[in-house]
Amino acid sequence: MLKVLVSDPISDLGIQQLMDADDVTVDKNTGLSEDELVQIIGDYDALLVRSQTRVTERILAAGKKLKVVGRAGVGVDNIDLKAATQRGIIVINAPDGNTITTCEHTFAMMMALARHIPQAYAQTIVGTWDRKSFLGVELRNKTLGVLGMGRIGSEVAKRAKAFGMNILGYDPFLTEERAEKLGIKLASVNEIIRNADFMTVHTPLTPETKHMIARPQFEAMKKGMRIINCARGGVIDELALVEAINEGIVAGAAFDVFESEPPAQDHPFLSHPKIIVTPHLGASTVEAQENVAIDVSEQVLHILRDEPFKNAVNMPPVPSNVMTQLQPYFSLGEKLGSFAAQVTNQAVREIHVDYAGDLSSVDTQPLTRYILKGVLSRHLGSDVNIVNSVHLAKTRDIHLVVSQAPATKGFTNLITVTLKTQSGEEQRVAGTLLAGYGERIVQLNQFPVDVAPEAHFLLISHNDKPGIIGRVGTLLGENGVNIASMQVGRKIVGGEAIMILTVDKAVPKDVLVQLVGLPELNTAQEIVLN
Ligand SMILES: NC(=O)C1=CN([C@@H]2O[C@H](COP(=O)(O)OP(=O)(O)OC[C@H]3O[C@@H](n4cnc5c(N)ncnc54)[C@H](O)[C@@H]3O)[C@@H](O)[C@H]2O)C=CC1
Ligand SMILES: O=C(O)CCC(=O)C(=O)O
Repeated sequence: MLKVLVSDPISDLGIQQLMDADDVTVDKNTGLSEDELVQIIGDYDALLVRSQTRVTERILAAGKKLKVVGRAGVGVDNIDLKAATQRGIIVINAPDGNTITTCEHTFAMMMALARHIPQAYAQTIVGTWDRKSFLGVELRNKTLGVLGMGRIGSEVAKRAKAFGMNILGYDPFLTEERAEKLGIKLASVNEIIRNADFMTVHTPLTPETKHMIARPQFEAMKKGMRIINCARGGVIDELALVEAINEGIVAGAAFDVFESEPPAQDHPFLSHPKIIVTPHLGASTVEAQENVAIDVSEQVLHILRDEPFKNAVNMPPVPSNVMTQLQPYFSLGEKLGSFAAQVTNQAVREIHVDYAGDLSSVDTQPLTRYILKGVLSRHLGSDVNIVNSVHLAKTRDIHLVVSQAPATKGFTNLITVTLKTQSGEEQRVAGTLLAGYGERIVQLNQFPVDVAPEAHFLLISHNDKPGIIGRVGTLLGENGVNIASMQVGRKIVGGEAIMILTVDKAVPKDVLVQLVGLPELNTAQEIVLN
């Protein structure tokens, strides 16, 4: 039974499909400390979190069975991605489900800021009828600067237009063309700082965005600007902002997020009359919490069941049509990698993967990960998977060369894996997916073969002499090893030849020794494909 731990409050409706799955048990255990999580995580195959649980290296290290960490939301800054990648743990998020909700919260904050709603409410409920202190401003005809024009930033811009605002947008990926389509003006950060009446940030927190609005930006800022942050604490320097408000540069600020959450009791934002705050509520609506939980549960189930999945944060994104095209090749690719690694007797220095035919015009990166997994698992075992296979190859200085070509030597698709060692040894194995027949290994070094990749192979190199096939068959029969299929390959009559046998079970070591003792037989090796 697969076990999933939900360690933050996540919508029950959203995780219903996980709870309904016959092969999964779900434990909800929220508010655990790091130590408590370290204690129990070893039992679980998947961990589901929101933003409260900090998924640290210690927790990941203790998660011996952990295959996936699912983040019900966008930001994954509470998860140690590097440690997860090194351990081959897939991290997925739910990037779309809370876009509108967070955009609407940004608007709620902008309007509350423009009209002093929280401050006025606080006075009104204690009996102070003060209609003078809370003079607001309209949004209409004001300039809104949006830093970060991704999912949320773009939705904010759309709605701001409906309020009659002029929008200046900055994003390293925003083109003039897209800005025009969105009906906004592409601007630099400096132009936004100098011209905006309201500014809202919608970037992740990265080394580049950390304190992107700090003292120098406040010094250059248009007087009276109002600032909203519903993205990540730290994009705006909090102390510099308080200074800028006190100096009259900034008219007010609305923050949903903090550099450290929850903020300390004496955090200057909490007592400042011109700063309004919410406790990271951007994504907190019934709809968004259901959406993100459904999205992430669905992907976690796929991952636990070894099915294709999307939204992996520590793997490059792959469009679903590409994934559908590649998926039938994953198992073949891994077997070819594993086969090649088992016939290579020295440390691999280079892995060449050549894709041909149908595979020549598709992004084959995910398939390459399976091939690398196959190659590396010979020595690294279950520590290697498709998340860390590229990383592990790099850390071992193994050079990967991938090529794609339309020609296929007669096959509609062909994958050739060549392993090169430091001493110049080269082992090549090629395979194809035959319509109606499935996976086939079609080349082994210089020998053309045609064999289905089964669990147990015997690979024999011999001289092409009469009688050898019979002698091998007799010896295996006498030792209770049943032959399922046999293929013989040779380049020239009477020359060097290979025999590939599929057998029904593992071949005992002493039988391999006896095989090598047969006349005209050079080597005998067992290959196991899982
Ligand atoms: N308050 C809350 O509860 C929530 C907060 N968020 C946060 O909101 C932020 C935005 O989320 P999405 O729009 O979904 O992400 P997104 O990935 O769609 O957009 C982020 C954009 O920021 C841009 N960007 C990166 N570096 C930049 C820079 N130096 N200057 C300007 N733009 C830069 C990126 O190019 C990207 O287009 C994220 O930090 C996310 O974690 C998201 C959901 C809820
Ligand atoms: O789970 C939450 O409420 C936080 C949402 C968030 O910040 C995100 O999705 O990036």
